[in-house]
Amino acid sequence: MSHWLQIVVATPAHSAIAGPLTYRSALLLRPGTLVRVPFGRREVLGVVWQVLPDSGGMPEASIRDIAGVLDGLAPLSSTWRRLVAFTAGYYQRSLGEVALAALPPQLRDLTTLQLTRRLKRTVVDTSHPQDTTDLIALSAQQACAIAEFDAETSEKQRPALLFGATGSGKTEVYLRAAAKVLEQDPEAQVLVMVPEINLTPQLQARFEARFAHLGRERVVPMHSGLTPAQRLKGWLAAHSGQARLVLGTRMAVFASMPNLRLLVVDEEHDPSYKQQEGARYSARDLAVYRARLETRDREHPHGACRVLLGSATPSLESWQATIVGRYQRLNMNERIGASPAGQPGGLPTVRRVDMNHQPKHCVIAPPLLAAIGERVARGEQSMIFLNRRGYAPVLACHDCDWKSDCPHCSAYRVFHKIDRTLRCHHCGFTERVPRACPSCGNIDIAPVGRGTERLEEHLAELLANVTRPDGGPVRIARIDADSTRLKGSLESQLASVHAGEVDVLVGTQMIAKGHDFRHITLVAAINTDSALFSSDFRAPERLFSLLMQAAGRAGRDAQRSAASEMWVQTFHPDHPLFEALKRHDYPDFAEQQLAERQAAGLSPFGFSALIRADAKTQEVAQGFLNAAAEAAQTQQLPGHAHVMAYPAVPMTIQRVANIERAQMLVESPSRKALQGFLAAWQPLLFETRRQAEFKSLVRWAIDVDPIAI
Ligand SMILES: Nc1ncnc2c1ncn2[C@@H]1O[C@H](COP(=O)(O)OP(=O)(O)OP(=O)(O)O)[C@@H](O)[C@H]1O
Ligand SMILES: [Zn+2]
Repeated sequence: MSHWLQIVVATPAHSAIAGPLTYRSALLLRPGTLVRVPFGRREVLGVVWQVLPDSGGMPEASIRDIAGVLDGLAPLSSTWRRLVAFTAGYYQRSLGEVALAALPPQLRDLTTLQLTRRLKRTVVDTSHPQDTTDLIALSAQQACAIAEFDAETSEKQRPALLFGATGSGKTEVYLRAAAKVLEQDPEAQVLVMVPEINLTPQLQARFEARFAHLGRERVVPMHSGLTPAQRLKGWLAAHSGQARLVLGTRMAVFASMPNLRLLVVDEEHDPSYKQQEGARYSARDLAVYRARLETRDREHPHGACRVLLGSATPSLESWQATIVGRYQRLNMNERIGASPAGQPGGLPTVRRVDMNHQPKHCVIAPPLLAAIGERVARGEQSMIFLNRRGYAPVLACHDCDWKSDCPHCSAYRVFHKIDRTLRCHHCGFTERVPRACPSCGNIDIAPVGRGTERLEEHLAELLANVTRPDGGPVRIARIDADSTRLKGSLESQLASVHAGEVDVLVGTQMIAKGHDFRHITLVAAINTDSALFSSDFRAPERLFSLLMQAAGRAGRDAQRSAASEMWVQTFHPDHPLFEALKRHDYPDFAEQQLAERQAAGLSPFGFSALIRADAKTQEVAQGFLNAAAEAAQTQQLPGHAHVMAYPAVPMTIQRVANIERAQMLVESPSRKALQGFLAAWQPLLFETRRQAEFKSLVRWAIDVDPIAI
């Protein structure tokens, strides 16, 4: 007997095939079963989506048979399928693309036999009861946060936002919440997400140590830094229920976990939770959605699943949700060990340096330099933060005004002194630095501005006369994307900071977030003003959180927190953003920002999407967007009365690798109206794309809830 199945396979992003395909099978398979099916001339991995009552009117002879079943694997749950279907619908991508991208790549390549062999390698359970004596005693605020989180369990199951100052011990709260769930039910699973796992090797070690008693390989990592084999192994462990805790980056939100009971999203405000290509999903938003699906799943009932978001500087979306009561807010405003005598909450004193009153062209103001010198002499560490890598952002000729632009992008190439190259940070185009100005021959071409590489060099000169307590010279180190290119180099550089082998650490945002540095007592941000006047309405939010996070690296050891400082160099010391920073007053900052956004109808009070188009010329890129918008207007798409589509404009970096880029902003006060409009608009965008005049269009994509405009 034949059964007719709808099966989802990976389809090229913009092909005509968007939905599942129909196949025949001799066996009746359950939805969620992984299969191999013929697709064109290849055989590919597919997921059974639905069982059909009949061949649906298609000539039966035209329907192909499935090639095989991955029968060692349990079917993917209905919650998982619903999450994937929601993601595809909400972010306007095809089901096949989202479903298959959510599975480990190696699963696509393995034969059924290879897979069976993998599955046979079982893990020996070496669990023994946990020795609770070595657990640290919770602070009063931690205990209170946990009690409130638990108290919610009985009622509405709202998502919770742990609003905890830097160093207030949020990780311990996550650990306790996870431990409780895992103890109460021997099958329960927990998913913990972090923005960039490579930045926090510390965290993985802490989770592994805490749950070692559950047995070997019960805590598994899930992120793009793993080998394909490691990824498959972790995925299988989660899917089979063997892994009790998955610690991963945004991709882990799609982990198949049949008994998921708790999702934790650490640093929930972090932009890296938003995927920037393919389906541009927000893993934080999907985590909240998934918890709701898991709780309500009738096919796989396993009790409530909660979500715990955490941050010292929550996204304004999550913060607003706590104000209106959609989310539960848990407060921890004090650092571990904060003494009432010190700064409020044990946080560092913020010092603003008015650069209008400093010597002209000085990079580090004299009082800041003196303060760093004193710290070095006392054997303490300082950290200087500059969000720009390389030696100088541009090389210029002062005679003829030549600048090191990238021939392929509308951007300057950055000067890297270490290998004497000019590198484009957008397209990667790299050349040796010319001996003389390529335009007029002047040999006096000079770097303009400053990146971390130059700052490091400059600091060595400025601090040449400072000595450490042992009489030795100051030790300066730099951590950024350039210094950590080699595998393992970030880990070893961080280890040397932790070991106290560095006196002054220079770096980009890589060092500002998440690290539990114990010996840093001074943090300085030397050049942040440009973000104050950005055209992107989220720039102040990003700057504020980055500075709060950076400040959070100073004085984490309670013994030294009283004398810890955060310095900010600025030409606008009275800006309200810095006033709020000085008081470590996130709620006040959020209030200012939310008031502005409400007045302007911006997120979280309004909803938006960007349609991006790339082409050989701006004319075609913009023309395509405008034509598609016109078609939408003419056809009066659902929701159009509540949707505003602005004219197409060039993107801020207009040209990258010789491709012109344009975008169109679409806004609506109603999420539902925007969703309805976008769904109806998609076919029109495909249709417009096929018109002869837009033949040279390279690609287009929709970004729903964009995080940068
Ligand atoms: N109850 C406690 N008693 C003693 N030390 C604690 C306690 N809870 C946490 N700590 C320690 O306090 C330090 C800060 O904790 P943690 O790294 O979790 O802070 P955080 O809130 O995540 O901060 P950030 O937002 O800056 O990452 C860690 O070294 C942690 O081991
Ligand atoms: Zn370039």
